Amino acid sequence: MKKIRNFCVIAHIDHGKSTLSDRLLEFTQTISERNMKDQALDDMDLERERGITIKSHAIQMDYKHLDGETYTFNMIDTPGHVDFSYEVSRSIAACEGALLLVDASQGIQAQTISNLYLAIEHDLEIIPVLNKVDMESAMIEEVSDQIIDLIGCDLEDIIHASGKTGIGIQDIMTAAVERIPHPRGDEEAPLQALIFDSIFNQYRGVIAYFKIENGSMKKGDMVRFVNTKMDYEADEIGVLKMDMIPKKELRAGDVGYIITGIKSSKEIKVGDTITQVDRPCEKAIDGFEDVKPMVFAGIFPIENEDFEDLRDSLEKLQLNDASLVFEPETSVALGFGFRCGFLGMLHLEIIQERLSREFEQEVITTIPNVSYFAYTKKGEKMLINTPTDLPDPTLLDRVEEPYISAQIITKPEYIGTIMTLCMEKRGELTKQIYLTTERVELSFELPLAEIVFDFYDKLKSITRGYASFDYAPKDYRASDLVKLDLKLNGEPVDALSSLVHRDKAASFGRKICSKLKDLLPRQQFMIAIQAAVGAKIIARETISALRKDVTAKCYGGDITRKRKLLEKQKKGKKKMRQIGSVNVPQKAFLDVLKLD
Ligand SMILES: Nc1nc2c(ncn2[C@@H]2O[C@H](COP(=O)(O)OP(=O)(O)OP(=O)(O)O)[C@@H](O)[C@H]2O)c(=O)[nH]1
Repeated sequence: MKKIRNFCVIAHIDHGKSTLSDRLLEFTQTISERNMKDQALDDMDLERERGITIKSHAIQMDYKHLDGETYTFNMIDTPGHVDFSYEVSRSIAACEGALLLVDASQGIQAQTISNLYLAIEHDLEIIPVLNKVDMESAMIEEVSDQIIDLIGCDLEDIIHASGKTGIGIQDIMTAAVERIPHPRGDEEAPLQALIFDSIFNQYRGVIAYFKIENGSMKKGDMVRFVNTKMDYEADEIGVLKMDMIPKKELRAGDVGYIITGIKSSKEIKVGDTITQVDRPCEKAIDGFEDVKPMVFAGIFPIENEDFEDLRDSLEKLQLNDASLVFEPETSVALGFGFRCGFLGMLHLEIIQERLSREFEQEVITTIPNVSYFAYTKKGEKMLINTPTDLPDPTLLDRVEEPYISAQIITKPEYIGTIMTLCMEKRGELTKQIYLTTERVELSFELPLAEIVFDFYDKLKSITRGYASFDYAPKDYRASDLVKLDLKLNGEPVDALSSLVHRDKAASFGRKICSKLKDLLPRQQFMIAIQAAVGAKIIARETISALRKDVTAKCYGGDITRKRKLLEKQKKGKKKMRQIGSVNVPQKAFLDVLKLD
């Protein structure tokens, strides 16, 4: 155990975690030069395409230290985006130390601070790393001062590194050995292993990743999952290198995986404790805090008959994404589906993408909203996760909406534009602190509903990227909210209804109608798009009729070409949903919110 070091790599988004992790993997020859590719740990196509880490990735490396001794490092690369911070918090539970990376050209940003706090809460040893020092725009002294101020370390504690040129890799290795404490479990005690992640494998069933706090686990042991109270045989256990490497035994301090032949995702829960059946531990390890979804949206299959398959896919996806929550719901327009909770819009987008890529489930996502509390005149309090649940206005006393406190770190020249944006979003400035002459931290209180959709994108564009943003839930406050309904040819589409502030209903309604006008294909009849509050129509657009003959342009006798075009058209239809008489493309449901 004295030769084990468990640590995670944490940072603000794009500060270079994945690139630096690549260098560490190379240095320890965990991955051969031949197999090396950029962002080696980001194994999802989606991560590589977008250049962001979505999942935490655990990997074991063997490192021969300068003193000749070999150490085992279990390193976890974590995502930087705020929507995936639940991944970070779970990874931290499997570690004794954290490399805190700060981009030398960007300095401390909002998620640097929030991820650092997560690590401090769990008593991890923090190793500050000033990264990307090769860049011309690196501000070594200034950012070092920021780091010293933030974590109260000495200048000598900060390691200078570059994932690009490889500077500092040896220093990081040395610091990991010398500064991060080894795990402190009791190998002789009854087994206690914390499940921090899991994944569904088509051939092998559920694979759970764990860290052993106490005791040991052998292949073939009968193990018990404490919370679900289920017993299984440990068919295979092992460690996580670039592939899974089976082992006969794992001991306290080790990070590894277990395969028990569980096929149903319901039988396993991230945060559960594994123990031995003949010698159970007295109590479970404290699991993780329940995730608090920020945004809710309905997810519906394009074809109603795919409902059960969709449930199965969501359950499997949930194994690998513990921050996804869902329950069945029905919509008049879309039939049976699920109301899902997400940590933010990027999370929602990623789930939709993963359902399509990993499970071949094409789905329709309804207009996302946050959850509200409605109080009736009779004094009842109701949680409203979908606009259709809102009681009739005549029965309503008031509606309360969630507020967040937000931190924005930026350059002083952008204070004005950021203030304007936040006011527009019904926000209130609560604090303004100069961290240095060049960096200012603004604190706002804002309604969550105003920031979930396009706030982050707008903030980035008005500050040319020089602003970082982080938020945490604050409280619920009474607000003048109305239900905005959308109608296609007079037919209300519940999936497109939303709750909005009364002052914004008209402009929001107009924007949605005009956006839908662009997104809906012309059909053989006229389509009226209307937005209404109660019986009052507040916006309207019309799409004129069109007879669309896709084969018109292939005159002549090329029948195969004609057939291909017709098939293509049929496929296009599959991604459409019929609402009343109108075909609505899948994309329209999400894109309707991308209001410029
Ligand atoms: N010059 C320079 N560029 C770097 C260095 N490390 C990373 N980059 C670049 O910075 C960008 C972000 O790097 P990533 O390693 O993907 O960042 P990340 O922190 O893993 O990003 P997320 O996991 O999505 O939060 C990429 O374009 C890298 O090529 C470095 O040391 N020097």
